[in-house]
Amino acid sequence: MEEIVTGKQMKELDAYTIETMGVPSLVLMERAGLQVFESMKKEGLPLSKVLVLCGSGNNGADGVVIARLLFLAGYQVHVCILGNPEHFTKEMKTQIEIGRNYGISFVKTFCVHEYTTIVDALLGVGLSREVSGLYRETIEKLQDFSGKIAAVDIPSGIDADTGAVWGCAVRADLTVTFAYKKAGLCLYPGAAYAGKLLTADVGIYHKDKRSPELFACTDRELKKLTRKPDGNKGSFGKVFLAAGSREIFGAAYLSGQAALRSGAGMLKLCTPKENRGLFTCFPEAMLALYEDAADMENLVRENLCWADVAGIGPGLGTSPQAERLLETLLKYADKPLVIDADGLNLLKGKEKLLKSCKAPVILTPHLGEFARMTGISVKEWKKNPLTITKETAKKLGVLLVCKDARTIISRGTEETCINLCGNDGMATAGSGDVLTGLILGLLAQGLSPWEAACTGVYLHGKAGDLAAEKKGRAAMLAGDILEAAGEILKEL
Ligand SMILES: NC(=O)C1=CN([C@@H]2O[C@H](COP(=O)(O)OP(=O)(O)OC[C@H]3O[C@@H](n4cnc5c(N)ncnc54)[C@H](OP(=O)(O)O)[C@@H]3O)[C@@H](O)[C@H]2O)[C@@H](O)CC1
Ligand SMILES: [K+]
Repeated sequence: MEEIVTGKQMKELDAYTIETMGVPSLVLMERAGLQVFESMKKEGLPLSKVLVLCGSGNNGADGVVIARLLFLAGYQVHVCILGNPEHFTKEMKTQIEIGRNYGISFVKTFCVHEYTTIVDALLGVGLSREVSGLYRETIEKLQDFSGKIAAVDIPSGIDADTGAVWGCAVRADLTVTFAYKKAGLCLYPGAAYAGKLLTADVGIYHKDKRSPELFACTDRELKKLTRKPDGNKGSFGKVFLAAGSREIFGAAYLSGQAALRSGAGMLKLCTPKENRGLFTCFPEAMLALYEDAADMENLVRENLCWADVAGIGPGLGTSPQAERLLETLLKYADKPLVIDADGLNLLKGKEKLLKSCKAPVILTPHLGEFARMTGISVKEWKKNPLTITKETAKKLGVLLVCKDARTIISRGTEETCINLCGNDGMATAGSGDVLTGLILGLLAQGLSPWEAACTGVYLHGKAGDLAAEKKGRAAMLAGDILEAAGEILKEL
């Protein structure tokens, strides 16, 4: 996993490295500047004439280091420092003095069109208020700039914790962030303002590494998924999935396929009897068919005895039978239960039943479903996704997967997972059904609900990226994500 930090946590880590470990602040800064300089070259930014815009804090001081390194490498570079000299940090004063000794050009005014690349070192994690005055004017001038912009640590104007824009912000082509990704670079709109995001090691260190509060999954989590050579279809887990309705068949198909593709041993689909004929194209699935007057209690209890994990929702509809299925599952489930789609729509008003469920419950709403379920609007969620997801998970006593461009996963504890892969091509019918199936498949193979949710979302995102590579973001279908998930697992 990859740790993600807030601005405050980053400042604490900086301070620990400097004060407790004894690494001079200027050493960290030199490494930071060098990393940006090297990344700008490696990423092919046009460096024939560079303007470095610096603020009064240490982000600005990093900028002066970058200007010196560019100058020493023979590039034409100008430095423009904004901000009150009385507020310059001591590192900033030192860097200006060093820069002057080297003979770097400091300019007071500039015309953006003269430059091929601009380095944004105005504001870093120390941004503390709405951007106004000269900072704002300068950032607004960059809107007409046709060259490339490299942001130091974080695009100026972006809140390091929430990704919100403080009045205005720099739109970068490249952001080189130090030591850890900042939460504001992972959440939108900050993620969009960052452009290509690189994380650079500058030597930040903490002796007593605690488990991260916010993290993203990486391939390392996927590589932990192993098959036992002596396993059998029973030991790889049995999935019971209530999905599909008279009108909808595809969702059950996609979700069920995904459960098997992610490695579950057996799948039983619980669906209306009328669908029997449709499932002839899915011979791997067993069927538990029900009719209008079915004895849901017996059906559910019998299958819960058989299964290792249960899911409900994809294409389920909101008929009285569907509602009874959900209620009965909540009443009797003693194994992990994943609720998605119509299952979530039917949850409204059943909070008590949900709370009394003996099984660990995973809810996978997209933001529309989340809003219907909780009464919290999409707009409100987007303002504070980490806290709202955590608080809702805690309140409902569930593990919550809030699906969005950056899916957030929380079980109400201090620990939150944010997913950094995937793309807008995944906003396509059936994509969520595939995710439900993947999580079910991983649960069936023995992953804990937390591991299955975080890893499942990551696998889904990776599969989406592979599908986009093959088919294009507009043309890709949920079925392509499903296929790609299998390929990703094969490669690993
Ligand atoms: N040694 C280290 O610790 C390392 C730190 N590193 C680097 O330091 C950065 C953090 O530096 P930092 O803490 O000095 O904060 P920074 O982001 O420069 O901003 C503070 C300044 O901005 C000002 N200001 C704030 N809001 C404003 C606004 N809206 N509009 C206008 N001004 C505003 C505020 O002014 P004041 O409030 O004093 O008027 C203050 O002067 C970090 O992102 C990384 O790049 C790396 O080199 C690695 C080693
Ligand atoms: K910056």
